[in-house]
Amino acid sequence: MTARLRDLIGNFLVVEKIGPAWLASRITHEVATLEGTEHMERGDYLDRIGLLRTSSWELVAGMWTAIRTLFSAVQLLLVLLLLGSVSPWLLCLFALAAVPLWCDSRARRLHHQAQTATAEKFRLQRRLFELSTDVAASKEIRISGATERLLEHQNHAWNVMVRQRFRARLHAFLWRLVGWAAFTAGFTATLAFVVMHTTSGRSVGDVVMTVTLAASLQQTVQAAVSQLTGTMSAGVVIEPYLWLRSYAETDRARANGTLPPPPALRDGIEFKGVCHTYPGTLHPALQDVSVTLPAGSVVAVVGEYGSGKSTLIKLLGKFYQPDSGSILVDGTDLAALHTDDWRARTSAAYQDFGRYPQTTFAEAVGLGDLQHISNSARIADAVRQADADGIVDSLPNGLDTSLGRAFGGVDLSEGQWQKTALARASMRQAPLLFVLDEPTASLDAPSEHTIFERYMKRARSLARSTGAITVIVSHRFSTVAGSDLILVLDKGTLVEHGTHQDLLNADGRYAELYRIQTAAYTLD
Ligand SMILES: Nc1ncnc2c1ncn2[C@@H]1O[C@H](COP(=O)(O)OP(=O)(O)OP(=O)(O)O)[C@@H](O)[C@H]1O
Repeated sequence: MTARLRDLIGNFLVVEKIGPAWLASRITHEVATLEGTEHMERGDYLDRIGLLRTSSWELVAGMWTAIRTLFSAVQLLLVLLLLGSVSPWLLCLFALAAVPLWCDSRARRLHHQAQTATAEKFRLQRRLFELSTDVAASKEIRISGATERLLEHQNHAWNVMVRQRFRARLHAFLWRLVGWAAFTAGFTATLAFVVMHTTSGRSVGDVVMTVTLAASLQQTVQAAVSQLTGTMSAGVVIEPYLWLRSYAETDRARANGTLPPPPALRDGIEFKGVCHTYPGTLHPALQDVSVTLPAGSVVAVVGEYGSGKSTLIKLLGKFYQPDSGSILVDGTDLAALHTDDWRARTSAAYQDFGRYPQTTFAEAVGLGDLQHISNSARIADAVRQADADGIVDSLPNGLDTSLGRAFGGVDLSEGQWQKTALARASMRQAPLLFVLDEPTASLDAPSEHTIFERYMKRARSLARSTGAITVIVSHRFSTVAGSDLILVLDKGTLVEHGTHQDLLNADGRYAELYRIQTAAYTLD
């Protein structure tokens, strides 16, 4: 009864309820609060985090088994004391436990190697599964008839993973079998030898006690070894967990500055020979970029796909550090500024904006400035800025409408989600940096026009109050023509910069791209 109660409490409370919930929140905390985003974009890091997430319960189970191992150790000690009192030779039986332990360590290593080697395949098949069940992607998949092909990919990834893991499990099983067989054979032989040599002349009672205790020893050793190996299995998960913790610590120690950002920008933000290459890639995403974004200006960043526009934005948000060169904010290195404080003075609408489920429309906007998440006047103002009043009017409960159909709320169209993200980015009233990364990619032409006019006005008003710099990333040259400064990126290099007129006069890359776009629109 005690054992059952222990298992009930242990398994339910420790292994299922408290443990994983605690661990999952620790993992989420570490993953989501790091300054950088490298760990969310690198395959080998994602493998570790994936392994950790899927097997986090093993870590907790390992802790629970560790407690049981402790009990078994006490039990073992008692049996050994009793056996030692009959004959010290009988203590040799205990040494045999080393054999299955050693074999088990080999088995675990095989298991761990297979888990790590197949982590990418596991991630791939899960991603393909998510893709097939995602409503946005599934339309395209159905039209193109790619379901079967995706399934094939998914099955292939799954089969490769399962085969490799099964092979490792089989080898691990054989190692364990050999270990226990050797233990049992050695145990029986030693016991027979010891009983024959140490009990001659003793009473039948002594012999019975020795055999009974030895059998009990075998059971206790077996339980202790199994529990010990169970505890050690948690090491498979402990490794990525410890990696995550040490990665988080290094990241925090490296990246977090201490200085507060200035109350208002006086000179601006200067890029000084900034280079950045993503880890694991050969070509720099940004190369020797040197330019000053004057305080109070509207800066447009243009360039073809993959030219480095988003990378420049990521560096401004401190999601990555430049490999060399520096970014100076009114003469102070951005790296030296306290990251949270700097971000608190930044507003941004990214092209890959978030869609927060189970929030009301008001909350989805208010999240842009947590201190004012319940401030309806401010939310209404942000909604107006983003030209999203029409969306609110069309929702059944206005600002209080729950969003996300998958969670019982109302779903929005792509453009409506984008306007929500824009409204969120308009919540902060005194940013030093205002980033609009492809802010109108999902919007129709009239909305785009209205929004740009409003954001230009907002940029000018922010410029007057805090000297804020508004950075707009866009593929549409017509929308950036009114900017004070246009940066033209090509394969990570800043090839030109100046005003629209300067760049047209220079008749370089910008003028060429501008002419191509204008001709395309004229044709339309
Ligand atoms: N997380 C990453 N890991 C490795 N390489 C990356 C990563 N993000 C971007 N890159 C590479 O860096 C280069 C610049 O990418 P970036 O996203 O900055 O370009 P972009 O101009 O913003 O492109 P787009 O217009 O398509 O958004 C590209 O070659 C891209 O493949």
